[in-house]
Amino acid sequence: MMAQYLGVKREYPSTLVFYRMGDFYELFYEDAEKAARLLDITLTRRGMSAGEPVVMAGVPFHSVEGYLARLIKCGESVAICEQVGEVGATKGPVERKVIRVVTPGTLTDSELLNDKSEAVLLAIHQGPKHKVGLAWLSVTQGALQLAECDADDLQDWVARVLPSEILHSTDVSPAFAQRLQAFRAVPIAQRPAFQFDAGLGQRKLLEQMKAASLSAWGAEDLPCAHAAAAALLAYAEHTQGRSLSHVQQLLVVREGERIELPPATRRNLELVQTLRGEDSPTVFSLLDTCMTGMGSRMLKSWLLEPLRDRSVAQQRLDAIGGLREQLWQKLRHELKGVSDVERITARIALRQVRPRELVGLRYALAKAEQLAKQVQGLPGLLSNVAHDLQPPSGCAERLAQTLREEPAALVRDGGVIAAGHDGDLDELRAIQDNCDGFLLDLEARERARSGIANLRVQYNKVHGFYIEVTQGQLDKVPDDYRRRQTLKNAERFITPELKAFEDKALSAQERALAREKWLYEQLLDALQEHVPCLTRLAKALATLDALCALAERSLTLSWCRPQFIKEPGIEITQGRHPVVEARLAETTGGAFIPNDTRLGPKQRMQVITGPNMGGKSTYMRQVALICLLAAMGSYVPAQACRLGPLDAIHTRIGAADDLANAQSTFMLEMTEAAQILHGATAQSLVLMDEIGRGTSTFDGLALASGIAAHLHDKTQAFTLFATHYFELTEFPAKHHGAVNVHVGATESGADIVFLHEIQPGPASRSYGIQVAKLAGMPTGVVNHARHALAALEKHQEESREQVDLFAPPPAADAAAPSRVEATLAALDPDTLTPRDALDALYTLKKLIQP
Ligand SMILES: Nc1ncnc2c1ncn2[C@@H]1O[C@H](COP(=O)(O)OP(=O)(O)OP(=O)(O)O)[C@@H](O)[C@H]1O
Repeated sequence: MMAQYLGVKREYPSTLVFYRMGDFYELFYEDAEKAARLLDITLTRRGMSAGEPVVMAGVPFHSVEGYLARLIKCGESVAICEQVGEVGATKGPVERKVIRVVTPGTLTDSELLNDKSEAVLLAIHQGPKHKVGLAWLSVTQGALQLAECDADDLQDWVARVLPSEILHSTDVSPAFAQRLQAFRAVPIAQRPAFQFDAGLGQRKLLEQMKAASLSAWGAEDLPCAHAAAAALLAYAEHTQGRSLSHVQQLLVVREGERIELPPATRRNLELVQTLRGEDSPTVFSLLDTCMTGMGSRMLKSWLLEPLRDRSVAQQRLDAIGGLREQLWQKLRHELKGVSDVERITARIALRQVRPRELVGLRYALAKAEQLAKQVQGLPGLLSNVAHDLQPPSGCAERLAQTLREEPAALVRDGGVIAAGHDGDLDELRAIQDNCDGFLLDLEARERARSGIANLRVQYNKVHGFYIEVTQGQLDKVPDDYRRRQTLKNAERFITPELKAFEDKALSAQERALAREKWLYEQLLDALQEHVPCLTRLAKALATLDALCALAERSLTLSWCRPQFIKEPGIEITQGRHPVVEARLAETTGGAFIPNDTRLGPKQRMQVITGPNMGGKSTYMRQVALICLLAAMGSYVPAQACRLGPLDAIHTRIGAADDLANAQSTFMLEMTEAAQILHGATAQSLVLMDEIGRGTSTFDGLALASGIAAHLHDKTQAFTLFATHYFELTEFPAKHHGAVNVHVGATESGADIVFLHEIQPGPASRSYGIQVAKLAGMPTGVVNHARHALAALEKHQEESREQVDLFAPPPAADAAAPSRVEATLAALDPDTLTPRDALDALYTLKKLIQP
């Protein structure tokens, strides 16, 4: 057996092997030690192999899911090795095979997946000339995506895809390996270089899509992405132990299609995670009132991947507008409790689906049909939804006919197939059911025949059926009784009639189980043809759920419909920060103070000043969130809103040390700011919060003014620039596209009252000391600070020199011409003979040689 185990393990050296032995999955040697550490299970030593005791640890097979979930969370992969042969069919151990490999990026078990997010597998291929090919897939979603990007943009792409597992070739350049280091928090699987082959990838994609050309998807000229897809598909198939017939959607993601939300923006706007890494309160947790996991996942993808082309958002807004009027409540009621058709469909295709999931699917199909009727006749997006909600014909009927109302959890336990579906099965079951009657009858007959009143006919697992006679009655036993077992007070016998019955009953049970398995396989075969239709239906359910959730949110939270305009600009009337508003209502019951925002071609920048805690960050974030919500096709927290086109939302807010990447707070601040200055365009929205505060006052002020000038003059992005540097309030005087605004605050005695209102003009002063007092700073410190502040202000008044912070730097000195340039300048090609020209060329060449 150990030889068999080691043979399996050799094929899965870096994967934990769960080796099935009876009711347990056993792990051996290093695997056992690792699992014992990670799962806190007992390590034992048993027997000897090659002169050493065998170190092992095991988990019971019926609770394997819980253990798998914990291992996957730790980034481990597990190969499940099952008994596949018949017991006793061959000499030695039963034949075993790895039937699938569970890895973080290829999960399909509903118990292991979070219903609000996908497990995504991403393959990265290093191509020539700084190019990178990407291919990613969520096995349960059945959609394959391809992209190619510049190596410098890889980090942004990975942040966007949010993979649960990354594949790359074992053969990458050292510089590329260094880049991949940035993703070390994600489980990584290295695959042999030959699997990353563009030709192979293209063939595999064609096969997968069952097409002769990839042009229908615009996916034909992407060799680097094809190479990544080759490895991706090979790995995904390897883990599932079969081909992925349900993966039939292909999507090419191109730079410039989506509104860019760099990792810093997702983080700072707390879209799906708070700055502390929690799931709530975030924009998504506020938005997501979906009734199904499918809806939640769809909504999340809308939020994180808004498109620049606003027609899709417009369609969603139209649909929400229609649903708000009447239907949303009814539809949500129907959607409640609908099974995860998307995941069930993938599991049908992978033949992993469980009987109860199929019963769930049957109910979901009935619900889908009802929903389709209700949505029928509505225009736009909802008419597509109604169309796709039509269940595949015959599918629900087939499920109802084949499966019991409440089937057993696993097919191997039997009790899955409905009565009346299959004559043979019914017959075999009847034999089992009649068993009790037959035995009672036999017992009565034997008692009468032998005259033994306390004779009993019984059954146990080890000895099968027998007739038990107590010691005192043994002389009455008929001749045809054969002794089976002797006990202290009784003897157990078998008769030819009972033996014949035993053979029939036991084989009937076995045959019924086999028949059920076979019938279940038949059902799975029949369901395969419905997979594409079920995939569409799942998407339609998810879309409807997400739209209804947005309709509900818009009404509950009093949001308005945004309007898209062609001209560049952001006009928001009485905008609010949705998450801060909700939190205020929950905690203090306080009202959120709404604010207006006007940005357009003539006024592209707001320089925002005001006290700490005044609401600057909240205001800036609310503008970004309103733009983002509108772009995803949701209503927005405002009274009215008109938005021009947008290509990106960049943010530079707060600062957290990135110790893991050895970057100081200031370095990180400058790196992020530099990325924004390079990346932003006149159609981007940029939030800059207190840039420069990570260094000395002069350095910081000088840098902040340089950055503001660049954004204003060169980039011309819509910019919200919050700052504590008062000097920057002079910026708008010389830059006509900028205005000063401030958050209002008033003093009441020595205390400060925040108005949270954006008012025109610069703040009159800062209130740092009052805020510190509010924070509970000891009175001595506050008094000291007041005194020091007065002295500093006096000193500054006296020595203030006029410095023009915004004067452009002098042009760099023009460099003197080099010798080559001087010589070249002196040449007149029109007067040169060919011979002179050749000489001149030699002379020039000599000049550049050291
Ligand atoms: N418009 C508003 N209405 C009501 N409360 C608000 C509003 N804006 C902000 N607040 C409250 O004030 C708190 C502080 O806001 P915020 O963090 O935006 O201040 P800030 O000016 O950016 O401060 P700092 O400069 O210290 O970062 C928020 O957590 C919120 O509770």
